[in-house]
Amino acid sequence: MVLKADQGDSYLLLKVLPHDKANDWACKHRASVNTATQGVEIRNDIALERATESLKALASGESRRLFARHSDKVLRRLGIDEEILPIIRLLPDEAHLEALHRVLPEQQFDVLLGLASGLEPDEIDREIVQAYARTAAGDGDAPPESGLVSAMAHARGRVALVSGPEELLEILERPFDTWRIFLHPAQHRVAYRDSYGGPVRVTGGPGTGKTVVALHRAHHLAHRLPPDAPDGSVLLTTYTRDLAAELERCLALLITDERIRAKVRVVNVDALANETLRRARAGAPLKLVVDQREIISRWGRIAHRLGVDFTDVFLDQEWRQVVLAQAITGPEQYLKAARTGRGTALGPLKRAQLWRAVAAFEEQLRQSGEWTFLQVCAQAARQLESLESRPFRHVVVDEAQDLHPAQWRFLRALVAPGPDDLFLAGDTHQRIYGNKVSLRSLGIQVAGRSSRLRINYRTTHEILTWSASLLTGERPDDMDGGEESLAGYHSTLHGSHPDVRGYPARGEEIQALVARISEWITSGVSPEDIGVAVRFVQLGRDIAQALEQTGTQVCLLGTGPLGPGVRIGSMHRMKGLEFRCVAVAGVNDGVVPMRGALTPVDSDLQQHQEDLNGELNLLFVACTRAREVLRVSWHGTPSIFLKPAVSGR
Ligand SMILES: Nc1ncnc2c1ncn2[C@@H]1O[C@H](COP(=O)(O)OP(=O)(O)OP(=O)(O)O)[C@@H](O)[C@H]1O
Repeated sequence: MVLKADQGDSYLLLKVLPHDKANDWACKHRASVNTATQGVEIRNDIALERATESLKALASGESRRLFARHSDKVLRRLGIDEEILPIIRLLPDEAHLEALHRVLPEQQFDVLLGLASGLEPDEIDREIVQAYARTAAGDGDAPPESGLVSAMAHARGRVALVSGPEELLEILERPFDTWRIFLHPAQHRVAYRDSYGGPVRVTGGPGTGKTVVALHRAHHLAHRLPPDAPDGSVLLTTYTRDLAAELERCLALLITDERIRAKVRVVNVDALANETLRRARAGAPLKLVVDQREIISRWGRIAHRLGVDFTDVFLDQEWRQVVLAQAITGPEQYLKAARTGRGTALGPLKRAQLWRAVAAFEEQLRQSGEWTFLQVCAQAARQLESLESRPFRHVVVDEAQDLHPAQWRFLRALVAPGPDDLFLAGDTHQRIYGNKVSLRSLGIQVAGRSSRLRINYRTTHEILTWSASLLTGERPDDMDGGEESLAGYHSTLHGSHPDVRGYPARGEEIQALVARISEWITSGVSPEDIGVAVRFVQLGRDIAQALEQTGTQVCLLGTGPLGPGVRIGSMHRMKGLEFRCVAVAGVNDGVVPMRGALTPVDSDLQQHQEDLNGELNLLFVACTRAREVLRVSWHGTPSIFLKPAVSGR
């Protein structure tokens, strides 16, 4: 479907449909210009008329009105036009508004949904109306001209402007993935703002497009580099190697100009820190201790040898969360250190005892020439701080919520403080490694440069509402002294409710899951579009074996390059990924939360609570990977986290 302006020679690609359906669509739809944003809107007059009739019938027996507290004046200012106003005045609740999703003009629907989700008109104006208006005005500073021709010329997002048949063909031939990196105006505003005065933070619930925005920001920063800037001047980084590989793949889809693409280096934080330190040591490889079980058993041996009164896990946590987090290097510094977030108070004697264990642990590593990842980051940061110049001009970070202060110090040291130095995307509802930070204490000031994305593009309303209902605990921090919230977070997609069910025994759960997966495949879902998340890798292996026995190909995440087949992995491995169908299996009592991952209550109550939050976030992350279908199962007794969801069924 192509829209032709009433004057001039502009055409706008609206929709691609088979011939007869396209004719039918064209008869029912009409284009107009939004009064507040000057953007193109498409409306279906016949459907609007029908909706009005049924709403009138409903309204006569219903006294509730969804938008009663907002005056016509306010609604008009936000772009609700004279045809839509009387219709939405009849709406009793959000469910009825959502039912009009496909009928109302898109920009007006976004505004109304924002109001219904509890956002204030000024917030809507700033976050939705202005974002659409900027898009309609184009990238220049000129005020928007009104009229359909101008609106079409600047249309972006779900519509694309083409100047001729070749361009149209090129768009249609792009792979589906390319469409996954298109931006909503609210995202565009954040990603393509010409310049920021300093570090920027973008937050938002799962699936709100933070990764997409980070990719576009990297593109923008690379594009505006001076011509003499060396390749790799922009760093795009994240927590793990797998996620970095995914960013690299998407970046290649987004930036097709090889010269600009070469300006962006994509690598995960730990690998870059390792490389930095190695370079400083003339290339000598670092001997790394990566196995957490090995680290814990070393603490246990030290505690035993020195006769100190702390558990191995407590010592390790204290070392990571107090000593390494604050870059403490001596006993005097440790004696005075704030231990925010640690539940057990430690007097001077206890601290002296604990420091003896820390000193012995660090000495042992030194003597054997070994490093942990966090030590590598800390040392790499010190190394960079001693240099005059910094290796990058801009640093863009995805999954920022999981980074440890030592990693933040390293990132801070990679780029000189100044405009557009750091761009951070993350969501503390998805924090799964227990690394809490205060950005400002690390010299990263994001105040006044933060924005929150609220529309979920991945998951259906049903999956999102169910998953969010699991988060019953306190609100997480926002990494900057405040609290994070999911207010206004919503999805306009609809689908089936999550399938949540228990089985008497493990074998039966696996059998039923295998049957369900083969139904998904038979119905046309490709195996690579199916993800199975488990808390214990062994359950994943058993599910893989059962699937293979029925002839279904599987691919275990984290075991090398991705091959074909159903993706099976730990909940940790699910981070940042998405699938059409997701099964979260083995959500049993004692497994989710995993008993061994919880600090005992009598050892440290606060830490126990933090560990519980981390486990809950993990389940939330796994569930919110689903685009269309979510299935959650357990055997025996369900996880305590499922209690509200199971009893509410
Ligand atoms: N404006 C948009 N229009 C359509 N789809 C979009 C838009 N923005 C993002 N998406 C799609 O939504 C999905 C989620 O995006 P993305 O992975 O960037 O979200 P996220 O906020 O980083 O998620 P998470 O925190 O859960 O990893 C992707 O499939 C992405 O392509």
